[in-house]
Amino acid sequence: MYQVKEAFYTLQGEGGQTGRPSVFCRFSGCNLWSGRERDRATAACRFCDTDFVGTDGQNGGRFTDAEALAGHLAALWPDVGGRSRPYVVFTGGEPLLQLDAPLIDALHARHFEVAVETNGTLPAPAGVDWLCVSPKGENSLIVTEGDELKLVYPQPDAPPERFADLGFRLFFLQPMDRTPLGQATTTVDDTLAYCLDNPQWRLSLQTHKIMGID
Ligand SMILES: C[S@@+](CC[C@H](N)C(=O)[O-])C[C@H]1O[C@@H](n2cnc3c(N)ncnc32)[C@H](O)[C@@H]1O
Ligand SMILES: Nc1nc2[nH]cc(C(=O)O)c2c(=O)[nH]1
Ligand code: SF4
Ligand SMILES: [Mg+2]
Repeated sequence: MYQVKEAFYTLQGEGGQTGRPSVFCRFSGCNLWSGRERDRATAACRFCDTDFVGTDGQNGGRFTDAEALAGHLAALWPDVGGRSRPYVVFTGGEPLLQLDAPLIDALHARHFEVAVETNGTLPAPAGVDWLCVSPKGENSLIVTEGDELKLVYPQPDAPPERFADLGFRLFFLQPMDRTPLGQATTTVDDTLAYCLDNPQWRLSLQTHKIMGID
């Protein structure tokens, strides 16, 4: 049984695949926060910008098996020809609580490339085509290699230097959006200054928020 908060077709807003048309599947639940505001201050991840509780969002629901969920997601891809490979991004919540090899296989069978956005604290199933790891504070990383490491910045308990030697192809800093914390939206100044001083790191802006889309 898979529990999905919401699913939608949009552009990938962040990281190395920014601008790519994508089906997003947001799984319910996370291992670092309950998702309840009253627990935020004591959670292992405290700056989350996402509602991942329940299955009541657009195209959300409970799916009994991989075929059912893969078919549901594939139906969100526009039915046109062309050269593009369909692309699905599993996020959450924490997708590695639910994503498994049968679901990846079922999407590959429908010709999808499969991307994942994870906090990196749980093992990843085989077959992921684009793996994005976004470390959270002092929580220990299990996934130490992949396509991109995308660190929300600044996190005093997760400085970029701790991750700079890991096995990722691309390294991004993404300015922390503080509006979920009831604070003024971040300026990107500190983040871009770090990138200019440490050119291994690239800037990732949350472009979907700039555009006002999902
Ligand atoms: C909501 S998380 C879900 C996936 C996974 N649990 C994770 O943390 O990577 C999706 C992406 O949003 C980023 N994110 C969450 N809250 C943010 C915030 N307040 N500002 C900037 N990025 C944020 C995460 O670091 C992650 O890269
Ligand atoms: N457009 C868009 N791009 C995204 N990239 C990562 C997202 C996420 O919440 O995981 C996200 C999201 O929620 N929307
Ligand atoms: S790990 Fe990801 S989904 Fe979980 S609370 Fe943190 S940002 Fe949100
Ligand atoms: Mg998001």
